[in-house]
Amino acid sequence: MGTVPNVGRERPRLYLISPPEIDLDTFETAFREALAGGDVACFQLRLKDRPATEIIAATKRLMPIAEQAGVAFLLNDDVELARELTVDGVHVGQDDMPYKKARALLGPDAIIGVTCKNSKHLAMTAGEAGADYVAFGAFFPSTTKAETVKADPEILGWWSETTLIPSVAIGGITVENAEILLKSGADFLAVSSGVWDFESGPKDAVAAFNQVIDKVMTSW
Ligand SMILES: Cc1ncc(COP(=O)(O)OP(=O)(O)O)c(N)n1
Ligand SMILES: Cc1ncsc1CCOP(=O)(O)O
Ligand SMILES: [Mg+2]
Repeated sequence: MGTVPNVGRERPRLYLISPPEIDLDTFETAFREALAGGDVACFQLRLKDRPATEIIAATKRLMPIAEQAGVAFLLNDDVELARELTVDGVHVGQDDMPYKKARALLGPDAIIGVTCKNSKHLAMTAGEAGADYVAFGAFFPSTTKAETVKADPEILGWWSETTLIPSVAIGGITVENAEILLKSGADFLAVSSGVWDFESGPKDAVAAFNQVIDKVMTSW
């Protein structure tokens, strides 16, 4: 099993998701700024419906930056490409390659996370199969992904009492609405537009998310 950098339910951490389309030069700058803003555990390259050549070019440019900052680099959807590019891990949804097949292809050390929407059953299945994290969402309306299932923060509390496998909360998360998810038991906040579209830039966004995390931690 891969090691998600938050096992043991310590301080919740940020998990950055790329926009679905990027200009690589512009995004490289934004990515460097975000990583300069504070603690980030993971980055997922989520380029939707883009040619493999573009995903390969982005991985080759961005993965060394993530590595330098100690941030795990995951690919969305494409397990074969993840293997070819030797990234740290992959995120698979319910319509993507099944977890077990992904694990067989990537081996024991890869981080593999699974979308579980708002389903306790999907989470139990993924957890029992060996997923390194389960992702619940969308907790809030998202401008990044059109079709989502509405998730209830209660599922994060249930999961944290049921198992030690980390949970990732996703979907429309902003500095303003993150607190409820942290208080409910999220181990990671997966955020796209809440960072890249933050008014004063991605560096300030990452700093602000970390402040919210610290505030919730000190009030526990
Ligand atoms: C961390 C994380 N959680 C959920 C998703 C959504 O995955 P999926 O349901 O396969 O949808 P797409 O992202 O592929 O559109 C994710 N990517 N990352
Ligand atoms: C990939 C994904 N899965 C559920 S919502 C979502 C999009 C996350 O992006 P944002 O943080 O901008 O809502
Ligand atoms: Mg997917």
